[in-house]
Amino acid sequence: MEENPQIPEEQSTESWPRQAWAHLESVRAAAPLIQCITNFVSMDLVANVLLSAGASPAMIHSVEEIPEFTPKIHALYINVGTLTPDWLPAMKMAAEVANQCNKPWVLDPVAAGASSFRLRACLDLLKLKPTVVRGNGSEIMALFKGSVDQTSKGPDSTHDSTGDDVIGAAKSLSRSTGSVVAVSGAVDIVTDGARVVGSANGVPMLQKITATGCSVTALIAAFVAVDPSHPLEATATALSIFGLAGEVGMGRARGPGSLRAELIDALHGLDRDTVHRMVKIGNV
Ligand SMILES: Nc1ncnc2c1ncn2[C@@H]1O[C@H](COP(=O)(O)OP(=O)(O)OP(=O)(O)O)[C@@H](O)[C@H]1O
Ligand SMILES: Cc1ncsc1CCO
Ligand SMILES: [Mg+2]
Repeated sequence: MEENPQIPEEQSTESWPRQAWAHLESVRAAAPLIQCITNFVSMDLVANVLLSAGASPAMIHSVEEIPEFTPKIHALYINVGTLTPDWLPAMKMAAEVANQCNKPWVLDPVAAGASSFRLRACLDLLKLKPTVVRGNGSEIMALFKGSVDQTSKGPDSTHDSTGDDVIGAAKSLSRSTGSVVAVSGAVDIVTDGARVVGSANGVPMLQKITATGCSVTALIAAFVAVDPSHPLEATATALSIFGLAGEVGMGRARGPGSLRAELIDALHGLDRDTVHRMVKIGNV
């Protein structure tokens, strides 16, 4: 992979569309290798979203392979969506190897509040210092509270990402873990504990396609892979580019099934002019 592009701090609030294009171009140019330990439902969409963005996905999750393979990756993605006890050692081992090798890694805490087993696993993974955690409002609230959510709807959210309680929880979780925390929703929120930015791209029908959340977290891993020293910026631009692909795809779709295909096509075809005109990221 080429040297990482160094995007100056002072650009960070002025030119989000330019940063988004720079990150997408870097992913296309560098084709970062993203190791994905993700749920069975999401594997196909995650791999296709990464490929259409220009990254190289590898669904490699056995403890026999991690010590040899993980040192070669550019970023690691861990998603607990269909977690069973036999998967956890591989997730922890991969996160530890990524840390030892200074590779960024990103956590998707699917349905974190659904059960005590899942919550404990997510909290244990958080202790391994993910670069970024991306969940929906309910998942981030469950991690912040550290308690099972009695009203959990599993992988779906019952919380708005822009509520004061959710933004406060995301900031606090970021400060206590050192991870950038992102909350998806109508406006995606990204915080490093001090700054809070929002991405307003996206269409509501993305929620009607399973694993779009899983896929945008994988895209975050690809963007962080090419700009590891700016995880907040890479996370915000990944969320925005994915949402923008949803907007472009929606113009050609007839429902969730065709949107799934159009989203992949739109991400593959996004051009500089569209990104510069349509990326909507700002301070919250
Ligand atoms: N109301 C909305 N309007 C526009 N875009 C939305 C809305 N809600 C979610 N999105 C977008 O849909 C995508 C998936 O986010 P969502 O919050 O549904 O993730 P999730 O619940 O983790 O999904 P999953 O677990 O099924 O993968 C993100 O790109 C997000 O920005
Ligand atoms: C539906 C579903 N159940 C566990 S993981 C998953 C994919 C969306 O998160
Ligand atoms: Mg999810």
